[in-house]
Amino acid sequence: MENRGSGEILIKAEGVSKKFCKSLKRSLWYGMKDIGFELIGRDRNRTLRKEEFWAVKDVSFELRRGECLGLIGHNGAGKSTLLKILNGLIKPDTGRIEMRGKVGALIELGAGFNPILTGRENVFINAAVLGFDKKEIEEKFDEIVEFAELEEFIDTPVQNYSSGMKVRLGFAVAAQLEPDILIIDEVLAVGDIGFRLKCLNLLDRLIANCSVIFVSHQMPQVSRLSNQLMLLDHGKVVYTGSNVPSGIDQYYSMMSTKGLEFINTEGGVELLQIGIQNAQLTQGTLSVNHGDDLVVEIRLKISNQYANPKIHLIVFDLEQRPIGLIWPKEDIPNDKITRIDSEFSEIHLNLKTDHINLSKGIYSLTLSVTNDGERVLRISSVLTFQVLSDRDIWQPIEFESYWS
Ligand SMILES: Nc1ncnc2c1ncn2[C@@H]1O[C@H](COP(=O)(O)OP(=O)(O)OP(=O)(O)O)[C@@H](O)[C@H]1O
Repeated sequence: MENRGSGEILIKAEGVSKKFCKSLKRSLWYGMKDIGFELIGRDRNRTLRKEEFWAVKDVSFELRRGECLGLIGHNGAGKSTLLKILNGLIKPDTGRIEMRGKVGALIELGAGFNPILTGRENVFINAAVLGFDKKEIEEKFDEIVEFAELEEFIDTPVQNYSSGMKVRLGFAVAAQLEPDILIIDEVLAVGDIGFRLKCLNLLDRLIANCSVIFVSHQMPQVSRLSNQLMLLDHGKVVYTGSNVPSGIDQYYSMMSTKGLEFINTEGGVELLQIGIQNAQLTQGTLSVNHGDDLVVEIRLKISNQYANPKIHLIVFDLEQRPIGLIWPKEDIPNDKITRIDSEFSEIHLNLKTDHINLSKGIYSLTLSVTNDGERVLRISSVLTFQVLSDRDIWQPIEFESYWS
């Protein structure tokens, strides 16, 4: 067993499972049967019936005070369902959950607010639901409003708030009351950058004294906040433990097989070949070492009417964020263009980038060809490659740096 410090255990989940049904009609019928079974003292049906599937299957974990569990996985993996079970919004079909202390949760954005009541009224109601008494709420009220930066709007009905304003208020209530357990679902993705930074700083402070479960698709945020990680795949736990980088690695390699491909061409240009000249194959993926040169070989058939072609590559990270551009300043050398016939020529060249300083991870390249500034070909995710490095860094670029 790994040593995980002496913080008391605040959350204990054992063999938690939840199934859903794909058909609404059947699910209503099964629901009625389950209630009937419960009324006569029989267990719920624990096997899958027609059109049912496990949204969460056999999840067990413990979380101590001072620990933050990052919960990750693809869309539909079961993360939100698990959070709802932990928060008591959904009853599991099997398993047991023990939670100790006050629980703050921000799961469905703004779902906890009554739209016709003002922000002020909602703060009092929400905090009371979380288990705080009137005096505790009054003491914290100003801090909550200040954190949410909603001083001017606190007496406005919540139905007139923007979605960002609802998130601010929800997060402020859930976090400022310093609960023992804090459950948050992707909330940081909604706020603006200023609010996100504020939340991250607050979470840094809170984690020392509570247990946090945090769902996110943003791996830099997960690696910054979490000291425990759980990776779900179709409801099942694929990784759980304190080696956060290793869990994130597994998540990335699961995602790398689900590449996107989108081709947009105006005609007149055809990609004949593309590859990374200096890559090796690692478990079926093209790999280069961090700091190596990247040499991309490109062969195109292009109409002679495009007299001034330019080629560039855009580098995307696994979450499809554009993070870099490979775009040589010089024109394509004439000796790389061979005339095939009166209509077409072939361009065959290597595009070399010195010492790529991308950090460890999976990246993809989008090819773009323009003529006189107008795009004539774009192929998304034309190549996917992996950068190998010993250093676990999630920021996409590692600048070369030295003591001087
Ligand atoms: N009330 C429901 N009835 C039927 N199916 C449901 C219900 N809620 C969720 N599901 C299904 O359960 C599975 C898990 O959904 P869940 O929302 O937990 O995924 P998630 O990991 O949070 O995904 P995302 O990253 O997209 O938020 C999905 O297939 C979803 O369609």
